[in-house]
Amino acid sequence: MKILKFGGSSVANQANIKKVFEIIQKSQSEGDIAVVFSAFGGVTEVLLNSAAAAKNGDKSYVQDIKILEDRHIELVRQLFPINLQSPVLTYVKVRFNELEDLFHGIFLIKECSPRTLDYVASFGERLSAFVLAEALKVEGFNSKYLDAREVVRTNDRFGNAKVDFPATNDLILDYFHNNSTIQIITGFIGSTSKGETTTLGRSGSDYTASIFASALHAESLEIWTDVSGVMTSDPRLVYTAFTIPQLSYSEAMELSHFGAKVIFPSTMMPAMKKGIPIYIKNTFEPSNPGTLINGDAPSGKLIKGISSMSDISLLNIQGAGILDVIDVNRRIFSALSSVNINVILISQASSEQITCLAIKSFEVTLAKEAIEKEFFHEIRNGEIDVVHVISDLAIVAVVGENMKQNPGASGRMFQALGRNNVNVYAIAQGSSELNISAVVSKSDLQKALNALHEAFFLSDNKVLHVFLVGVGLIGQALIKMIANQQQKLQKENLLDIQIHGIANSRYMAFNEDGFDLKNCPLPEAAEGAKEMDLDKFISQMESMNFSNSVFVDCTASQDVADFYERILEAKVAIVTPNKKANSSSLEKYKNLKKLAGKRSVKFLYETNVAAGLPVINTLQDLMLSGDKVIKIEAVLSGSMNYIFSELEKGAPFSEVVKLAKEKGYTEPDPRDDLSGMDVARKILILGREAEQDLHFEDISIQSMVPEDCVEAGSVDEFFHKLMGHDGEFANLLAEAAERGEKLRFMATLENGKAKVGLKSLDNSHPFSTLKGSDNMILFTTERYHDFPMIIRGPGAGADVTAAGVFADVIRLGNYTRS
Ligand SMILES: NC(=O)c1ccc[n+]([C@@H]2O[C@H](COP(=O)([O-])OP(=O)(O)OC[C@H]3O[C@@H](n4cnc5c(N)ncnc54)[C@H](O)[C@@H]3O)[C@@H](O)[C@H]2O)c1
Ligand SMILES: N[C@@H](CCO)C(=O)O
Ligand code: NA
Repeated sequence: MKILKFGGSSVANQANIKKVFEIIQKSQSEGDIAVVFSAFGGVTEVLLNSAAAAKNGDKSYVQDIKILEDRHIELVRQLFPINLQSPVLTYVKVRFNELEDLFHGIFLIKECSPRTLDYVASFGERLSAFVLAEALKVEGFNSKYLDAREVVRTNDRFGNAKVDFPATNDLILDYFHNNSTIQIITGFIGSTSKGETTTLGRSGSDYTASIFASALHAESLEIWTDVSGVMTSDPRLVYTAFTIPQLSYSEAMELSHFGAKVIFPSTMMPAMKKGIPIYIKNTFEPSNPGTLINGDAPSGKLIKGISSMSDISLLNIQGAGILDVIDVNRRIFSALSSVNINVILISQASSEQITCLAIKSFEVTLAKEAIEKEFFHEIRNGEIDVVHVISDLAIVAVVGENMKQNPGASGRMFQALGRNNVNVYAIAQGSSELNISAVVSKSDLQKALNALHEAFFLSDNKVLHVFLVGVGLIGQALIKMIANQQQKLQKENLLDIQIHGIANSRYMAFNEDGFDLKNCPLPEAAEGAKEMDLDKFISQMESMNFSNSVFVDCTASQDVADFYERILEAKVAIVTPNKKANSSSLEKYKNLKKLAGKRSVKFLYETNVAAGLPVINTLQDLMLSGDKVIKIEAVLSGSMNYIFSELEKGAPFSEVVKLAKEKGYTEPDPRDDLSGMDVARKILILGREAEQDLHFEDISIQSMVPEDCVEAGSVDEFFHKLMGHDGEFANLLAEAAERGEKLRFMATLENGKAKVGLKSLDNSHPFSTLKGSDNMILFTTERYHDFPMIIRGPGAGADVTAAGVFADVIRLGNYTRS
């Protein structure tokens, strides 16, 4: 025998009922079944609200009950052919006549006792189970309506009646003896030995099903609802949450206590005592195996799920005078119980100086008063401090029997929280090792859940949540690259990169699930695009609160760089080709590095110098391994090298500069390259990476921008003016050629001073061979002394730069792996 129970949403309308009948059909073809139904979706609520209205003299109940009756009649019309409707309609009408009388009575005497309320509520299940039992008959099932009041015996605690199991079990067994029909049972209700109607409290229909399963020694109990089982975490907060295939009874109870309200612990009891497996299944997705809850030993993952509870406050009771803690705790708890306050979590360190309690926030004032009243004298004498309250908190808990005697669970939990900047206010774990709970700030809840979910369930796959500002040349190339590599990274590198925010200087847009990168829109074309506001962009990123967030800055903007401190403070990593931050004041540069270290978050900028060429990383490795830089000589501008090497082919200067821009080698404003500013920034950054306290004033810069071009308002105007100088540049080139030399724009750093400018080099110089957007860096160091270390290759362009940014992002994925 199997017991199937269908909740209200499963039978809310004709279409859903059809699905339920299919499930019943399939089950009964496999063996004996009995079915428990809740009231049709939403009916109980209307009944109870109407009773309250009638009691308060509010006549609106008349209309509401009429609507409810019409709904039942309509369902009958839909479920039955015309010639078979009449007896069922009669049943429904008689019930509603009774209800009318009942409500009228309540309305007149303005009183509705718990006993009356239970009777009112019973109509919901009596109507649904009767109608459905008859409808099943029409479908050819051998079904029979069973009013559970006939067999479920309870005491007279109306509203939450206690079941008399010996009597109930006998009555059920008796009833089912020699009864080969499919029993269609009313959930939720029972009766006292005097025949008074009672209800079984919260999730009462599940309880009914569990009672029948237990009495009949059923092979299984199936709870059919509108979700596919118990999930690893609240799917509204954790998008990657998934159904837990199997839970032990204790795990299911722990999880449902905190948040996962799929099954109510006490309703499991009767089935659990007999070791009957409980399946949580989805009526709307019957092929999904759902969750099996049984007595099996734990297996598989370290934990089964992560639950949470928000709106929590902590109360700290402390003071030098707490010596006899045993009695203090007794008094705290009796003070709280005297005002009916439920304590959710307790923590007391072994110093026995502080007792810390978590309770629901709405009870905090009452709780504080009750405790302070209890300790009035001690507080007055200064032996105990006034109760210290911290509010706006939440509890996250990892749950699983596998944690028992299995070191590492708490380590992983707190590492994940710490790495994601989630402060822990209090901790509790009992010796059952079934649940580790941590109290965190409510605003950190979603991040905490996601971090834990990732650490325990997706630790094989690390997710990086990217927020990209600057969707220009480099930004767009980066998105394309990530899209192309996404699958490979997921499979081979176990890394998942999602982009949740995109912005350019005009628009910004967000996507909680991550943009579809293969068809990623520009910010202005994205759904819900808003006008760009950097402060709001960052606030939104903070409030989305993902673990492992990365801010990628693909702008050349100082304004964006000015937000780096705030971003790092929020424990969000930064990856950027933008040189503005590292080339501003030395103090700012140092501060950013320090901050990143302090917050244990990465700040990566390999593409600040020579695009994707491994310059910064190499230099950092040299320094970490104890080398010392003596001299740097370099060609650091891809565009300038392109311009001066192309010039040799005879094209006019202004045209070559334009080409360099078209090829994506220049800065958004090419004057940043021609002026030497871009190179100056790079040599400044290299010097700083070489641990030299270099300031911008330590660099002498030779600009290649003609005077009148400096003032040009727009880039177009600049190009126009530049044409007037083509002759000068042609002359420069000719003079160099005469000397048998080549022009290269280079930078040197030696003895704490840097020089940036155009050099005429003889043909044997290594820089003379550079072509196109090539960069070349020579490091003369204590170790690389006789011959310098040389790095050479294309140092500008969308692809090589985006690839460098991408490599930094991937590197982050490796750093953050647990
Ligand atoms: N082009 C290269 O070869 C290369 C190589 C290495 C580094 N870089 C660096 O890459 C960065 C981007 O270069 P690009 O060629 O993609 O430039 P781009 O002009 O094509 O794109 C810049 C983007 O940033 C946006 N932006 C500018 N200011 C902004 C602000 N305040 N807020 C939001 N968005 C803003 C713009 O709207 C645009 O989408 C620059 O810092 C550049 O120095 C470029
Ligand atoms: N505009 C730069 C590329 C960005 O660093 C160059 O020409 O090298
Ligand atoms: Na680089």
